[in-house]
Amino acid sequence: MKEDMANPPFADHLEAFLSDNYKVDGDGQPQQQKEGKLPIIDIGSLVSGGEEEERRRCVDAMERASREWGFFQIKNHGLSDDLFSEMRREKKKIFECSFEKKSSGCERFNKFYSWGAPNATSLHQFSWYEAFHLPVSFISEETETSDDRHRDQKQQFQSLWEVLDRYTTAVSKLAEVLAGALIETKDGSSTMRSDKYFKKDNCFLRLNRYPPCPLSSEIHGLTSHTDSDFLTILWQDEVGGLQLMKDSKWVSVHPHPGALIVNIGDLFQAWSNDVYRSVEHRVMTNAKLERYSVGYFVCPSSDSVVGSCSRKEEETSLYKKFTFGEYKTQVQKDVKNTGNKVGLSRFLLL
Ligand SMILES: O=C(O)CCC(=O)C(=O)O
Ligand SMILES: [Fe+2]
Repeated sequence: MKEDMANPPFADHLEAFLSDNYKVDGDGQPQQQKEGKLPIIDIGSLVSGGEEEERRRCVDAMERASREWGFFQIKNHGLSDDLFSEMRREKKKIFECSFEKKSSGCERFNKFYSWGAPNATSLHQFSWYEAFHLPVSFISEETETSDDRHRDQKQQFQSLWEVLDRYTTAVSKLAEVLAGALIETKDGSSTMRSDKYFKKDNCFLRLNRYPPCPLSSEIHGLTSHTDSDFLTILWQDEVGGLQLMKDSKWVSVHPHPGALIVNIGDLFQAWSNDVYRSVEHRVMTNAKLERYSVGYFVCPSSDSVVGSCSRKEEETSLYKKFTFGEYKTQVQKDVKNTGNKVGLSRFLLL
């Protein structure tokens, strides 16, 4: 497959903005870079039942990073290098299909495919990426069922679905351990543990590809956003480009072989009453190299109520109670009407 047939028609959509000499710096975002070191936490003791003291140290480090950064990296998480290599190899297969096939020629997965922002009205709303945003339940279905109607498409990507199924199974267990530990530190009674929060079938796996972008380094791979989920676990390749906001400056998250990135989503921030932070992050483009990443988004079911955790009497909740479904609807409405996500501030108690 020739690459130009696989890539979405980014340049056609950008032409209008670029010829107007549109300046990204004009969007009011802080542009200054900061050198910072995102904590890398060894979670070996947490995943393989280590000494209590070790475990405590690890949870404290995660808790601190969630407050100060909203992000951290983890090593010794138990996912094997082989699994990462297989996922890396297999997911290329789906991106290598023609743009036509990805966007309209394959009924079974076209609805999960997105690229750039075909409706963007300015350069800073545009993202130079393509992605498959797959419900984990869809991946299990593709692996397990023998639905004859989609046999050809299924067979073509059979090994991809199998690897993704193994990946989501492993990462969902990890998510449960991480979220469970972070909840425990805030809430001794762990009200959410047995809840629907960590059900694998409510979660999503997002395969991201950022083609090389030779046009301008001012074009983003993914524009600045916070994640609308509870917790995200991200694998990134060695190319780099992810940046997060810390103390009003952008900090690059340098790739660390074998490490995974964890970030707090909007729902966890609300649940923790703003103790943990869901922070803005974005992806920069690379003129020469393509980049891949895979995000696992921990989401509750749509009817799950998000409220602040059980707190001491004297503390007041910052947020109204809302369901995840209400949150998603509000986000979609704001993006449609204003081009931007307003997010959690919509649900603040005044
Ligand atoms: O590709 C990355 O490094 C980040 C992706 C991301 O933030 C997302 O998919 O929400
Ligand atoms: Fe994100």
